[in-house]
Amino acid sequence: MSRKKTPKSKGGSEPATSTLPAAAAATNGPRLAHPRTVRPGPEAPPNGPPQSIRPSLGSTGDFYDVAFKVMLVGDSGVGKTCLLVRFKDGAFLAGTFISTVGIDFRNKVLDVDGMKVKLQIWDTAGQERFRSVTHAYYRDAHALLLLYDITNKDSFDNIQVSGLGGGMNQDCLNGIRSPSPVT
Ligand SMILES: Nc1nc2c(ncn2[C@@H]2O[C@H](COP(=O)(O)OP(=O)(O)OP(=O)(O)O)[C@@H](O)[C@H]2O)c(=O)[nH]1
Repeated sequence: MSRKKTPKSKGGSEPATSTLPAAAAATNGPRLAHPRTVRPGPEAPPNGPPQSIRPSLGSTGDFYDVAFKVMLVGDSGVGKTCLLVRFKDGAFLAGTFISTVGIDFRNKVLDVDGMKVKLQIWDTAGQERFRSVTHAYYRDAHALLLLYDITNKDSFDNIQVSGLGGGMNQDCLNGIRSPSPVT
């Protein structure tokens, strides 16, 4: 599904992002252009074990040894997109909150002990109306990052109720694969 962002008013408090198990600290900085609109396509890893070949990532000419699919999950406004942009580009999306529509992903290749690790990080829409769409992408994920806003207790409770405990359900959890060792 394509992803667009639509302006959305924020309400009173500014969220601060946290994740389970970890969060990247966000800092103020210039606002980048919004992540490109993409469709799940050829770059999306197929079902099955992490890729261990060295395909090109495209115009960047980067290569990788293993690839993992990571999902960012959480209520609307907890900072999923900001976390992703911060991690990928090193900048913080300050200013108007533009809610994600559908789903998007970005790739980042890290050097881990001399190995090129490609993370394909999926940014899901937090709004309830997109839940059925975004849940379909959990199935072949290697990791989920569960995000909540530390100033909004509901966003934490919703992870427990409609996330892991309820809406995401055991089917989704069963579908999450364990990373295979790199050969
Ligand atoms: N104070 C503070 N504000 C943040 C932080 N992270 C994100 N925000 C703000 O929170 C708002 C929402 O951030 P997004 O990253 O778009 O939220 P999202 O979880 O992707 O929301 P959806 O796309 O609707 O699912 C934006 O206005 C950000 O500037 C943070 O760590 N601290």
